[in-house]
Amino acid sequence: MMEKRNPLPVQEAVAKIMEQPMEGRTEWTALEDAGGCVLAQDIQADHDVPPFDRSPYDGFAIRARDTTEASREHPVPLHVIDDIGAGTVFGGTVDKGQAVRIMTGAPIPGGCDAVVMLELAHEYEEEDHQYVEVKRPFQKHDNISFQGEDTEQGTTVIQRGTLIHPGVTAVLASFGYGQVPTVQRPRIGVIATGSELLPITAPLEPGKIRNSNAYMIMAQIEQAGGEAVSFGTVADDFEKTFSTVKEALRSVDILLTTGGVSVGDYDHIPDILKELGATVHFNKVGMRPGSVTTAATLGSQLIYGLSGNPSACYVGFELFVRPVIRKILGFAAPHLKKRKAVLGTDFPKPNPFMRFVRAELKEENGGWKAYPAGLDKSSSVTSLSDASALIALPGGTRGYEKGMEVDVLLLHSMEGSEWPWDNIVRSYRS
Ligand SMILES: Nc1nc2c(c(=O)[nH]1)N[C@H]1C(S)=C(S)[C@@H](COP(=O)(O)OP(=O)(O)OC[C@H]3O[C@@H](n4cnc5c(N)ncnc54)[C@H](O)[C@@H]3O)O[C@H]1N2
Ligand code: MOO
Ligand SMILES: [Mg+2]
Repeated sequence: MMEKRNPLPVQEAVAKIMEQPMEGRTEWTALEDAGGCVLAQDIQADHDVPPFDRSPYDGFAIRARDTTEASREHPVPLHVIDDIGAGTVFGGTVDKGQAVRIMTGAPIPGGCDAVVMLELAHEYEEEDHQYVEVKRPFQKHDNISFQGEDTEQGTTVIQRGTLIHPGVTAVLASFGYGQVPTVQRPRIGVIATGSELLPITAPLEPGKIRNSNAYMIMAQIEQAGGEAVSFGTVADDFEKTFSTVKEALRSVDILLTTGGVSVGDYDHIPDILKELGATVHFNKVGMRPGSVTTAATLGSQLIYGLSGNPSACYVGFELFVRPVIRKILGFAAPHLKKRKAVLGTDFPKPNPFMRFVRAELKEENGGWKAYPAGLDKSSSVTSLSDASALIALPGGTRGYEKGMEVDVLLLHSMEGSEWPWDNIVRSYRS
């Protein structure tokens, strides 16, 4: 007698998997290799930025009070006693009636409190001495870039969980991080099961298809920020699949299988989970596609049985695996980014389960329109290449009409949602 599976509502299934304890490990990565990694610790400023008062212009460092009487008719001459570029410190003190020629980035000399831009200064030489004439009064602090004006010592400048993009790299470099504390990418094993699967470069044979899922999932893992590890393809054979699963579990944080998870004669994943002694959290979800998605834990490891049907496998990954990877990496918004859109065409098929329709999202007349992409079957593969979003259509007895407001989940945005599952719009009264 076939075991009856009880479907869990999607949000409960997602919540269940997100409850599992999981934490990223910290590793140190050379700054030049850290782009795209996630910061594992807060970064505090251990010095002011800039670390000293400096000139924002090429010009002359002066004492503002020497220019109180300056005017176009009565310019004030100042004796230029030195010239410094960025990287050079003027060692002395500037006295009454003196100035230092200074370039952008050089420290303000002792005694000076303002800078006159080169364009506003008239320079001349007299008896081997350099002078500059100032034709208007300057205020104390005019044209000074102050120590700490960018960031003060002790400020938390970047928070853990931040993606290291080039701007973050600049800040890390400013604070001397040659090696950066990053979250180690979780290692995620992939096993494709199926006696029908051919290597992707092999010519087609009767009854066989190419193993597209393994490549798809590995790309999804990489896109989410995990490290994909392939354990190849296994035929629909219990012993072979069991030993490949055991082997993979020796070195991964999370294991994904695709195929063999439903109720068919050659679907061995449910028995393998039993044999392993894994705790199965769900083996049916109230959704289409991906209703067969199965999730289990074995100690601290997570094992997912993803569907063999490509679109079901894809959706199962995005809803249940992606947020786990993003959580391990430390992102506060690990789920797919949710946005409101308007349905571009009718979707008349009613369904008791929540449906995730692969869709093209287009910006039209200042709003977002979602157009279902290609064949809407869980076995479809080509619709995946056009899809930039999933339209989330709650289950019910009626279909949906063009023009209705719907929620969509963005597939390629790195922004994310904290929890997209509340208040998914139904768009009709059932
Ligand atoms: N009697 C029932 N039959 C099925 C049920 C059910 O509830 N009762 N569920 C259906 C649903 S829903 C889905 S989804 C599929 C899930 O199937 P499995 O996860 O067991 O996957 P397989 O049986 O191995 O294969 C299904 C389908 O996918 C193709 N496939 C498999 N692996 C790959 C791959 N790596 N790359 C590309 N395509 C792959 C495979 O050839 C099959 O066509 O079960 C329904 N049946
Ligand atoms: O898991 Mo199946 O995708 O619901 O078609
Ligand atoms: Mg099957």
